[in-house]
Amino acid sequence: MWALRAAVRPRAWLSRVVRKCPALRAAPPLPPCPLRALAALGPGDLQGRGGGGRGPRADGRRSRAGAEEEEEEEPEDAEEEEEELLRSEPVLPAGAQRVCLVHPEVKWGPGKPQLTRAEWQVAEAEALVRTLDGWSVVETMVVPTKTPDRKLIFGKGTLEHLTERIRGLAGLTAVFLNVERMSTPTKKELEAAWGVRVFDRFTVVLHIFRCNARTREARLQVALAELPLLRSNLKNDVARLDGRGGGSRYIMGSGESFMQVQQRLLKEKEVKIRKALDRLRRKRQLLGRQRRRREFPVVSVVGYTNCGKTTLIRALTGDAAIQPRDQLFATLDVTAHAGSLPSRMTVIYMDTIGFLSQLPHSLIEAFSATLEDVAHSDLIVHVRDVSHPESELQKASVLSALRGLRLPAPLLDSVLEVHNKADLLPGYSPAGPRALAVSALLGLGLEELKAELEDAVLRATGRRVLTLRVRLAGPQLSWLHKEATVQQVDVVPEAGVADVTVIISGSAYGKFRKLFPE
Ligand SMILES: Nc1nc2c(ncn2[C@@H]2O[C@H](COP(=O)(O)OP(=O)(O)OP(=O)(O)O)[C@@H](O)[C@H]2O)c(=O)[nH]1
Ligand SMILES: [Mg+2]
Repeated sequence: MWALRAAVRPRAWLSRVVRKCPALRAAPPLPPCPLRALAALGPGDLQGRGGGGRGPRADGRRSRAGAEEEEEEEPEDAEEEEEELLRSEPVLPAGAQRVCLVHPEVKWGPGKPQLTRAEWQVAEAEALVRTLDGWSVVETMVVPTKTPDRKLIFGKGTLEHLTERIRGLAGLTAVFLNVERMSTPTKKELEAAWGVRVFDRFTVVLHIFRCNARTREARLQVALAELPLLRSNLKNDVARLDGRGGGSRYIMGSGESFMQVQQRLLKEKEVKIRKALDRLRRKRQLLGRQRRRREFPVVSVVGYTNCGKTTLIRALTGDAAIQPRDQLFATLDVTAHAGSLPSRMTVIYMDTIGFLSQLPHSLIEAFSATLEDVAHSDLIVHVRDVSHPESELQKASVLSALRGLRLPAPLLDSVLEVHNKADLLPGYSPAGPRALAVSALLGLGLEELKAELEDAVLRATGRRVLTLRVRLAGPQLSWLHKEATVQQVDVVPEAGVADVTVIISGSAYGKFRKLFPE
C-alpha cells in the first residue's frame, strides 16, 4: 500500500535484484527497461525519466510544469551509498523448503482476534508460503492456546504434543509459526525443540517484500523494516559469542565492545536509510505537486493484496506491459498509469501495494509514507475480490487501513467499490450503491465502470462539460485543445464559428473567459 516513483533502472541493476532473490516464485522475467518505463511511470513523472515520454499528452507537447520547480540536486554518490545500504543477506534461506504451518488459535480472552477466523488466517499464511518459489506446506496444524503472550506461546502439555508431531514429520525443513513477531529467545527455544528453523509472519512477509521491491524507495523501506531483525540477530550472536567469552570483549584500542560497535553501525545505517528515504520522498512530493498542477485527475486504486488491482489498471489503460501476478504483494511500488475515459478525458491510475490484515507493524511504518499520494488523489477506487470467501473481512481491513491514513473526508466518502472477479460467481450483482461488478481479467463491466469513473471524477474535481461557441478565425479552438478535453466540434460554416463541447476545469474556464471575454 504505498506510493512511489518507479525509477527506470539500468538493466544490470534489475538483474542484480532478481539474482538476490532466488526464492521468489516464478516471477515473470522483467520486461526490458523501455517497456518497464512505460508501465511504471512514477507519480507525476509522466514524461518518465528517460522513458520516452508516454504521457497523457498525446499531442506530444511537453508539460509546462517541469521547469517551474527546481528539482533538488542528488548528491553524486547517493545511488552508490544506497546500494551499499541495501547490501545484506536475505532473511530467509535460499532453496526449497518443506514447511509445517503452526497456527496458534486463541479461542477466548483478550488475545482473541477480532473479526477473523482461523481458517482464513491459515489460508492466508499458506498463500504467503506459496508465494515463495520452491516452498510448500506439508502439514498445517491449528493449535489452541490460552496464553499466546507466554514465551513459548503454548501451554506445557500442548507444546510437548506439538513437538512430538513436528518431530515425526519426515523431510521437514522449517516451521512457519503464524504469529506476528517472535522474540529471539522464543525462536531459539522452539528451534532447539523442533530441530528445524522457525519463522514468524514478519520474517516471511519481509522476505516477500524484499524479493518484490524494485525501486530505490521500496528497497530502502524494506531495509528499514529489516533493522529490528538485524538487531535481534545481533543480540543472539553476541549471546553466543559471550558463551565462548567473546561478545563483551573490547575491540582493541576502540574502547567499544563488539556489541557496541555493531549497535553503532546499525544506528548509523538507520540514520542513512532515513536520510535517503527523506530525499526520495521530497522528490516524490515535488513530482506530486507538478502532477497536480498539470491537472490530470488522479484515481488511486487500492485493495486487499491479490484482489486484482494491477489487472484492473491494465484493462482500463490497455497497457499490456503491466504485469499482474498471482502472488501476494506482487506490487510494492506505487506507479502511475495514464488511461482515458469515454469522453477522452485522461486520468492517471495509481497502482498501490495491497493490504493484508495483521500486517506486521514495522512494515506498515516503513511503507506508510508511500501512501501519501493516495491522500492527494481525486478519487479512490476500492477493488474487492468478491469471489474470496472472506471478502467482507478483507473489505473491513482495507477500510480500517484507509481510515488510518487520515484522508480528507470527501475523498473517503466518495470511494467507489469495484467488485472484481465476478466471472467466478455467475449471476453476481453487487448489493448497495456505489459498487460495480467487473471481471478485470475477462474485460467484463469495464465500459460501465469507465462511465461511472468519469461521473465521479467530474464531481470530485469540479470539472464541467460545457458547449462553448468560438470563432474559427481566432485562437480559442486551439487554446481549448491545449487546456481542456475537446469532445466534439460542430462547425457552423456560414457564421464562421463552431460549437465546441469540452470538459474543462473551473480554473481553465476562468482563464478562457478572461482571455476571450466576448
Ligand atoms: N478469475 C479472475 N481472476 C482475476 C481477475 N482479476 C485478477 N485476477 C487474477 O488475480 C491474481 C492477482 O491479480 P493482480 O492484478 O496481480 O492483483 P493485485 O491486487 O494487483 O495484487 P498485489 O499487487 O499482489 O496486491 C492474478 O492471477 C490475476 O490474473 C478477475 O477478474 N477474474
Ligand atoms: Mg498489484
